Amino acid sequence: MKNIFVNPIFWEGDHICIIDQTKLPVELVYEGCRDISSVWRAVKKLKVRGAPLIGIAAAMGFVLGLRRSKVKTWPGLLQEARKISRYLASARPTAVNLFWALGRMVRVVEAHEGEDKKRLLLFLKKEADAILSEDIRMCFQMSRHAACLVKNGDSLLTVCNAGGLATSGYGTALGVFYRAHEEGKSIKVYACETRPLLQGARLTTWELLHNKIDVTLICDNMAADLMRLGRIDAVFVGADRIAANGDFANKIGTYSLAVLAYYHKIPFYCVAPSSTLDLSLGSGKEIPIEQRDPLEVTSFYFKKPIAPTGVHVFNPAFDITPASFISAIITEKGLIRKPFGRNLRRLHGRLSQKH
Ligand SMILES: CSC[C@@H](O)[C@@H](O)C(=O)COP(=O)(O)O
Repeated sequence: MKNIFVNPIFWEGDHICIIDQTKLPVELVYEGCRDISSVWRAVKKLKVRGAPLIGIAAAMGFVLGLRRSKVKTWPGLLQEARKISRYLASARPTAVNLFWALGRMVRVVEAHEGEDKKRLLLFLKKEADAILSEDIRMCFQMSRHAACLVKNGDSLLTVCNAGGLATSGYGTALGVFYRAHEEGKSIKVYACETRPLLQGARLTTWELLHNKIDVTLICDNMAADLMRLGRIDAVFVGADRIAANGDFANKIGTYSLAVLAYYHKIPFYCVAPSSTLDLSLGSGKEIPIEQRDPLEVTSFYFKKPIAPTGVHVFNPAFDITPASFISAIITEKGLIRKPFGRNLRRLHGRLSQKH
């Protein structure tokens, strides 16, 4: 774990401590979440963000919510658990990790019929801790499976932030870069700034710089030219939800990178843990896409207005990359190639009933 340099979420006594990612890279500010509504707000406002981290935060928030509840006995606790789950699930619609983690928490309550509240809370805390530690393990496993895809001297492109800040501390796509670096490979990373909320410019470059990885920031519209110039060897991105046929949702702009990579014959990889799989959905068309505040587009990071008042705005937070553009999907179980439908089912089939 030598590359985990920052811990994006942890328990501090009876509350949750998070890094407020909206303040990075200007300030590294930790914020305490003492109740469920502060966890909901942190997820909604992207203080805590990235699919795996959203799931972890929801599981921890669930513990806070049930602990604070006045209900003391079963089956009231089960009803309360379902209410808490619905509330936290309403924060963001796309990353399936949120629903996956909340589903696990509710199942713990269901499995302990008649249990007293104190003991139930111990089981729930244990489940939330397990969700966190499983994510650490899965990120390491993914980085090992993807190691063969990165060569010494490669220039790699990524979008948004699929790093330690988006997970339990190591990352999915950025985990692959950390692993290559640990293996002594010399790599160069290009980070797309990722308009409108600039997760690439603010978070990915911050993380990579701290980990001494050679990183160059580009505006989103520069990726095509870099590819034309032959300066990108592979593209690695994370995911918010992967459907059964391999189509996946990720930060808006991912699809354009996939099309560009396909045109330029550059390998394009999606790195995500099984908590991001939603095998109940046949294709990417069924993935709900979050639409966000127009102000994110009409201003530069909520500060300077950059568009006339009243202009129509289209602001989806994610897009769908069709499976046909993907060279491989990497999960903790290994490298998955086409046909994704069959191969995802073979490796992860049991998951379809779990979400
Ligand atoms: C390992 S994180 C994978 C994805 O969640 C990430 O690429 C992404 O799109 C995050 O979007 P965000 O809106 O910042 O939560």
